[in-house]
Amino acid sequence: MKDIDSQPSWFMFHYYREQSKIIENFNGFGYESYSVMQKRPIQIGIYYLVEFARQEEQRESRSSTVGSQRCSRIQMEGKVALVTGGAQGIGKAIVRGLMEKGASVALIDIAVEKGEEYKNVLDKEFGSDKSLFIKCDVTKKDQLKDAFQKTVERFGKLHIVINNAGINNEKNWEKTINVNLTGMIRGTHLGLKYMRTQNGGEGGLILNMSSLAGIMPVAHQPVYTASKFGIIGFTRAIAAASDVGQYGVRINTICPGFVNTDLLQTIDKEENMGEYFQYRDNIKAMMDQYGIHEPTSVVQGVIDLIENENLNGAVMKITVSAGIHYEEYGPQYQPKM
Ligand SMILES: NC(=O)c1ccc[n+]([C@@H]2O[C@H](COP(=O)([O-])OP(=O)(O)OC[C@H]3O[C@@H](n4cnc5c(N)ncnc54)[C@H](O)[C@@H]3O)[C@@H](O)[C@H]2O)c1
Ligand SMILES: CCCCC[C@H](O)/C=C/C=C\C=C\C=C\[C@@H](O)[C@@H](O)CCCC(=O)O
Repeated sequence: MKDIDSQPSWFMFHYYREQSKIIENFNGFGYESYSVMQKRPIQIGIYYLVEFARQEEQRESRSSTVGSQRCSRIQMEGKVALVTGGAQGIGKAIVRGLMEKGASVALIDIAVEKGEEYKNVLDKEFGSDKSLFIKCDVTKKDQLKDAFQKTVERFGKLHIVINNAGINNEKNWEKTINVNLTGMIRGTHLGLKYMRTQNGGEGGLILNMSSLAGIMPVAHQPVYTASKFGIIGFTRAIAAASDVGQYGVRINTICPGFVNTDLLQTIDKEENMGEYFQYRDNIKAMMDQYGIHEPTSVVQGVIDLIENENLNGAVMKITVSAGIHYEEYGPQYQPKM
């Protein structure tokens, strides 16, 4: 490696952090690293102090806004939401969670029977004027455009969009990209069309459903992984654009770990997994290792992001081990304006 003095600071921090791990477990291995550390104890201290202070500052600023009295929390009563893939699974749980908070909800889905059944249940619990089911395939731009238009015609405004619809299909991988990524991008653009204050909208929140597979590549779901990484990149970028452009719309991603829905069943289907079907036990082993949530565990994260106006662009993670927390990005990885 060329002289590390000429490396950028972020590199040197991570280099020394890795070196220090070798020192901590020093057992005669890594002698050359030990000698490096001996030569540069001051630089190590400086980088650790700078980075630790920065991360502490980030944690404090986020914790001081999430859940505390000081952060401004919007009320959901009277708000209007649209949820894609709302007929089952995580989307179905989100629909109920929003309605229990007083929002009116349009649930859009290709699963007509499930959607209509769920609408009947919601009517009995919340009244027939509080929800709307629209048959819609998010990969068909005219259907998606029509669903947003019908929602605004029915409820007058739009404040919350949850781009949740998603599939797992490594065999028909173009379909996975069309549903998970292209459908989400269209849903975000349509949400901004109706919600941007410059367009006469009342602002609000767009929430795009990624996954921990959008942070940790999953070997046996490369296209699913690509779609979920794309959701995070797109959302962080357009959230920054919303800031700069003063759209009045916050845009976030949620990255759950494994959640107990029909999606998990696709692991056992060759028509979904294709060449990766042979590795299905590897994914099952991950589920055993990391645990599986119920869909309701995602709802609190959604509500936190809706009610807290200080988190535009944040990437929320929801895991069995750590619950709700946020992905940390170093200064060099902040959106470039
Ligand atoms: N289940 C998990 O382990 C998990 C973990 C992290 C993220 N996610 C993500 O959560 C989201 C919801 O997944 P889920 O687990 O609830 O799956 P699910 O299969 O139970 O529900 C997905 C819903 O989306 C609908 N849908 C699929 N294609 C559609 C299309 N073209 N147009 C409209 N609706 C469509 C389905 O009909 C279904 O109602 C997905 O984006 C998924 O990637 C799931
Ligand atoms: C058949 C498709 C199912 C896909 C479901 C889902 O979208 C994919 C999840 C992929 C990986 C999940 C990993 C979960 C890890 C966490 O539980 C966590 O413990 C790892 C540490 C991450 C962190 O907290 O930063």
